[in-house]
Amino acid sequence: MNQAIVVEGLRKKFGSREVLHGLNFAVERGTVFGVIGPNGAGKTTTMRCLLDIIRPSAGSVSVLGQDPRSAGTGLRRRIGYLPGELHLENRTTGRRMLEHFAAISGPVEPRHVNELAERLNLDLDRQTRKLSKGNKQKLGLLQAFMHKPELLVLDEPTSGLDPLVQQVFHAMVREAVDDGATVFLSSHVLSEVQQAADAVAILRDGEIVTVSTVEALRTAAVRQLRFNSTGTEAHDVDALLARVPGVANVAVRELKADGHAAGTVEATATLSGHVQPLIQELATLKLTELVLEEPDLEEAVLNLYSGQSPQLGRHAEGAHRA
Ligand SMILES: Nc1ncnc2c1ncn2[C@@H]1O[C@H](COP(=O)(O)OP(=O)(O)OP(=O)(O)O)[C@@H](O)[C@H]1O
Repeated sequence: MNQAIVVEGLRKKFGSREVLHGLNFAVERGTVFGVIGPNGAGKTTTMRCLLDIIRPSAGSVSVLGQDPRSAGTGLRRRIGYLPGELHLENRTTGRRMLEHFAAISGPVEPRHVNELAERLNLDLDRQTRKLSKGNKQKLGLLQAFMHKPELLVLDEPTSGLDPLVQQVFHAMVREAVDDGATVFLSSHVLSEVQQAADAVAILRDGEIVTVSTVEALRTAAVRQLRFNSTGTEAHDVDALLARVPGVANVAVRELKADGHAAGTVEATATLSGHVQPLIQELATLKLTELVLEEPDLEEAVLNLYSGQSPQLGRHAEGAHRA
């Protein structure tokens, strides 16, 4: 069995309202699989079905080769789960809370808990009610990772974490995968999933729009580009940008305002696809400013929807679509 999760035809209704409309996907063992989608897309609901916190209305779910509905606590111990909203008992310390969780999910090496707390810069002896949002999230991560589970199910794991701690988290994910674990995580931030995941499912309104490799998604994503250069004519910059594959929506103008050197040109454009050809062309200019923004998730998803990216189509077919 080389798949940690297999989901087939998963439907979930709350009352008469169906929020998952027949999801199909599989997660290979030893990989990081990200689910991205806007608020309300169904990410948390999917995770809760995997953990048997809620039951599917139709379809089948297999987790580590077992049906979570009948597998019981034995399966639960093999999973580390970070819920989207962690409910903490207020009148206790982080350490006491982890001891309580360890009694359920154990065995846990105390040394490992201390190491993780140190890496995350988390004081385990503080009352949980006094912890900031970020520190609560660290505690949630610690309880998910501490028993070295085979499968980590992490709902918005970097929410509330500062960039340094996010780096620690990404390192923890890599180490878990190096040890053979599988990671299933959700986010609504594309860049975050790009950093962590091998494959990505895009979920929208309870349906999977696509399952794609991160590389394919990066290629489909559209970035905003803006730069200033000196010593060039506007029409030369225009011609230069026209040579770069994936560049569109070009606007070039000469800046005559105060504070700009004579002959300063400002250009804005969008870029889809690889950045290397653009960088090569820009290297021939004398740049005074350059901004290449993070690719926009919505744009990437819309491209996928409308099939505007033939390159992506090829990649997506190569990805493991269940
Ligand atoms: N217990 C529930 N009862 C009724 N509706 C629910 C329940 N849980 C979730 N929903 C609805 O199901 C839909 C999917 O919610 P879900 O929390 O799975 O989305 P999400 O992708 O995790 O969003 P977010 O990023 O905001 O956490 C939403 O419309 C939500 O209102």
